[in-house]
Amino acid sequence: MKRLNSQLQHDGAPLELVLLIRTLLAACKEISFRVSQGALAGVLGSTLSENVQGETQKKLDVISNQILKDILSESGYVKAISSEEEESVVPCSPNGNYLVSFDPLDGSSNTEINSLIGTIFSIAHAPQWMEADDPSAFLQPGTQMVAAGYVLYGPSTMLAMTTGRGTHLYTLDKTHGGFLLTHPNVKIPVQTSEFSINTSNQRHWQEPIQSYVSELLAGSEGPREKDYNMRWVAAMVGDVHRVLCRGGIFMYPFDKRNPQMPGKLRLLYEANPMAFLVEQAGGLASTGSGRIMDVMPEEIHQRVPVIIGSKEEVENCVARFK
Ligand SMILES: O=P(O)(O)OC[C@H]1O[C@](O)(COP(=O)(O)O)[C@@H](O)[C@@H]1O
Ligand SMILES: [Mg+2]
Ligand SMILES: [Mg+2]
Repeated sequence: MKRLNSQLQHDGAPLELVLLIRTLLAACKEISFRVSQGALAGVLGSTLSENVQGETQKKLDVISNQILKDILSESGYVKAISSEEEESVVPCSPNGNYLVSFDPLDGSSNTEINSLIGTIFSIAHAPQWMEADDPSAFLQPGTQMVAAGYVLYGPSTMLAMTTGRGTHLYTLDKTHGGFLLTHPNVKIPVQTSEFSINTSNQRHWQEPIQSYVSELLAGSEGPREKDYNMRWVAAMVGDVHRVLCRGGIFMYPFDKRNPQMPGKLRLLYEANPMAFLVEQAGGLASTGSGRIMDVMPEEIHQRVPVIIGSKEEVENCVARFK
């Protein structure tokens, strides 16, 4: 089976980017080990603090963030990082050529139930003009990403990666510590009969999502003339992984409860990397009013509505916003 290095080279990734990705994945392997030790390593449960988004931090949020931050900032490849768990941009090496954004632990409420969690990341070039502590360099649309992916800490530890030449899935071989290419060039089926949305928020959705989901729920007796199934992992990383593996549509739409908050998921380190992976696998990723990767961020923790997955299903949903 092909190793990660040779696939990255095959896809034309420059050497420094390959070295950066390997460094980042060394951090993820360390997180994978801590996660697998669970209660034995004392890593479960909450801390007494909140992050910048006002969410209670889990111990694993803090530990994963620290592992990634330490390894990336010492690597020499990274000029600055932005993280869900850091209020501001973290300056790293003044001569680093890359910017890395990450959600160190996605789905952290799943840690208590030994369910799916993961690390989501995106990588862009650091502009020459930027000072290492300048957040404005992170305010580039997702189309500027040079690589993106996630590491899923599940029954096996898996990596989904793209450098813009297709999306590949790798499995961590824990006997020798390498990521092996197990699912090259994944393609999301254009049609699906599986959807994913937190229906407890239904009363807060806008009309387009209300009408779309009610048609899916009507099943074979409704206008779609087929039955749909529903899945919700409560971790975007797990839901998008399922979409990459067998298709589906995943939505975290705008919620009328807080008009200042355009959705729950964060653009830089959740929506954009997943959009890049899904588009490279033949799917679509939309906010409802446009392509996620075209959104120009105004701040590093910006949120966006997310409608992502099988092409024809995303098109059907998004058509209602016009
Ligand atoms: O089930 P809920 O509460 O609607 O939220 C689930 C969503 O929240 C998130 O867990 C947010 O991620 P974090 O755990 O990184 O804060 C998404 O991954 C997921 O899709
Ligand atoms: Mg998250
Ligand atoms: Mg998180």
